[in-house]
Amino acid sequence: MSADAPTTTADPPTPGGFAAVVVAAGSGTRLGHGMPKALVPLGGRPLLAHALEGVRAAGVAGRTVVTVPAGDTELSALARACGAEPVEGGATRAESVRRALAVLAGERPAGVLVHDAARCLTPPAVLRAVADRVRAGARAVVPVVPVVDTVRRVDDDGRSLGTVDRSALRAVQTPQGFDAALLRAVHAAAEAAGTDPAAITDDASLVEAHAPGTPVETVPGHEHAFKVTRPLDLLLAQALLEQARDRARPDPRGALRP
Ligand SMILES: Nc1ccn([C@@H]2O[C@H](COP(=O)(O)OP(=O)(O)OP(=O)(O)O)[C@@H](O)[C@H]2O)c(=O)n1
Ligand SMILES: C[C@](O)(CO)[C@H](O)COP(=O)(O)O
Repeated sequence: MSADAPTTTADPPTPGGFAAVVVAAGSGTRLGHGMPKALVPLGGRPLLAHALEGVRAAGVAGRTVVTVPAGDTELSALARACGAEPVEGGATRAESVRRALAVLAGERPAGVLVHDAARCLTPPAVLRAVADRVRAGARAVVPVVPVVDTVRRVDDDGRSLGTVDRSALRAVQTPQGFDAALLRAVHAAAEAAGTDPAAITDDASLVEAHAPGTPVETVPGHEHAFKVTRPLDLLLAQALLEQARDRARPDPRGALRP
């Protein structure tokens, strides 16, 4: 399926401005729950429900397309119940994004936000900050956070090659925001170039590879926008959710907890 379907000026503008692509077709191998990661419960609801709630709360996306694993019915039903459009994802994240972009062919959104369902607790303010930057004219925007560990390069045998200066390094989160035509074009270019989709770890890297000279801008990410990848991440997400629920619960004396 090509992400490069033509869009004409006769196509209607997307209601709500942006289109959101929420990729949720991964298997969750590293989490090890024996079910697609987006279905794994967090505080009694699947990860995908939390992610879509964040998108809805941000209030920037008129259309939301969700990639789901092949053969899935449960995540599709959940996506529909949340007002989103499910589409079968691909074998890799990049192929999933392409399939979602194909659903949006013919749309002229103000921008496209590509978001990981696995970053299910991303604050809506991060989505808005990315969208605002695209609205202000940026063509590619990524939220980033500082790298907190000392980083060391090693060779194939694990021998140390030295410490990397981390002051200029940032860890990349989602949502990543794009001019829609640019995003379609760089995915199409990667496909045409025969780039291994498994080697494409995010969408902004395609801009650097296939639209050289186009700046990729950054905005501050958030520590709550971490990706639920391994079991420890799920524990952290559960703790954050419980903390948020405790804070929202009125205490017996009638005052809100600090
Ligand atoms: N074929 C794929 C692979 C990943 N994703 C989505 O891309 C995001 C980032 O992927 P990751 O967290 O690495 O998820 P998994 O691929 O499920 O993880 P694992 O490698 O542990 O199986 C996730 O929201 C995931 O659902 C997707 O839509 N389609
Ligand atoms: C897109 C991403 O979440 C940005 O940090 C990340 O690159 C996804 O990588 P994964 O290996 O597919 O989890």
